[in-house]
Amino acid sequence: MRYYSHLQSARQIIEGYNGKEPFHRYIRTFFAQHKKFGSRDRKQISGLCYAYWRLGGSLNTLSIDDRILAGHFLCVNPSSENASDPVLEQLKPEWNTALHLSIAEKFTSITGDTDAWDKAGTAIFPWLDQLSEPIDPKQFTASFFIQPDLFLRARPGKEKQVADKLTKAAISFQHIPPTAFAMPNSSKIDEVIKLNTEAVVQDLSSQQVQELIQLVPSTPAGIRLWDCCAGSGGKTILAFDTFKKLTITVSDKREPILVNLAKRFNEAGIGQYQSLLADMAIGSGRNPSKYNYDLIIADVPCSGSGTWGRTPEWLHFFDPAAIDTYSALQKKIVINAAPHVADNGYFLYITCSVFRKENEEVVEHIQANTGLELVKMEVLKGYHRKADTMFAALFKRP
Ligand SMILES: C[S@@+](CC[C@H](N)C(=O)[O-])C[C@H]1O[C@@H](n2cnc3c(N)ncnc32)[C@H](O)[C@@H]1O
Repeated sequence: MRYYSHLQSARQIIEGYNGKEPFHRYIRTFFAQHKKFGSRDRKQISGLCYAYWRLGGSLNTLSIDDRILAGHFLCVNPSSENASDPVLEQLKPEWNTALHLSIAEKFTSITGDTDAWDKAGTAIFPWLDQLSEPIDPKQFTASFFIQPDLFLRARPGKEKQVADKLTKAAISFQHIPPTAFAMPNSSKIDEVIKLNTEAVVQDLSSQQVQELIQLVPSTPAGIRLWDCCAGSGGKTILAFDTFKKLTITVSDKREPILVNLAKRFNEAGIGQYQSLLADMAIGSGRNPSKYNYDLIIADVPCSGSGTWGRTPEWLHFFDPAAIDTYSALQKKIVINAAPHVADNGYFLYITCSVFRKENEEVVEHIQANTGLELVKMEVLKGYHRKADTMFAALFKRP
């Protein structure tokens, strides 16, 4: 009975959501307004909703209840063959005995069609033909049925401290040397780790951007860095942890995010930096210096499609016209930022998008219009390791 009522609540929430705000915020408000749900109920109901979003447009001939349960069935990934799931045991016993099957076999048991999984790709993610080339469409689509992990990056010299604290708090984790720690997404780390001081929350692929930053040679005078879409400063902290000597300028279009950045930098031990409000789409704002930076990081606004394993509601609500809008904005930003790269300086372009138009196409635009030369570009695939997928390209001014 309890599980049926969870299913009903999940249906009510899904039907009331219109994609205008992030789903995690919507469901939080819903639970705040409906106090009858305890924390276990909330977790269960929210899990059912997310399982439904993970289907995208697939299995759309089923009723909404059956789609919620099908999404749940596809997401349950038991370690043993005779595992049982309480929700399915009660509401779909025929799927409960098939939990150990592969995703393709599960699609067949749901539909009776042996080709159902092969046909499901574009229903789940309708824009597979627009992916950056190195991305494997099949693996990428399958990854939507797996909740990504939470990742920490230990600050320099804090690896042991972080591992010890996680162990003491009985949080199960995997250390991915040298500095990454993976753990279930629901892990409560705020009271265990001094965030930003001992470790930063940073996706594994985002941490991997450091490999490109390390290609930038340090100079005796120190690297002059400008993070021109700084957000809350994650990439600057990564650069700060990479170079011995750094002069930092950060800018963003939004003032509140720079306030947030200031708090984070304080916790991260970054005391001296210049912070500017600048809309890079209309020029470089108040930042007058030209040819001045040894490294400019442009971690640009984007579709975020490489992170939709965490926000699968986008599979339902994304307007593909946004790809062109983002691509045009990204091209403006890079054209306005690039002239500030010093001779022999570097430019690092980053997105968390999987779309060619936001990735390779912008790289071609930079090559054609800025005089910068491509050093290395990489799709940082996260879909096979419970992480986000990102794109990074490093350029040099010859
Ligand atoms: C992907 S986020 C940056 C994340 C950040 N680098 C980090 O690692 O924490 C992109 C940022 O670009 C900013 N932004 C969006 N449009 C912009 C514009 N026209 N000019 C400058 N910044 C912009 C957004 O406010 C957002 O903070």
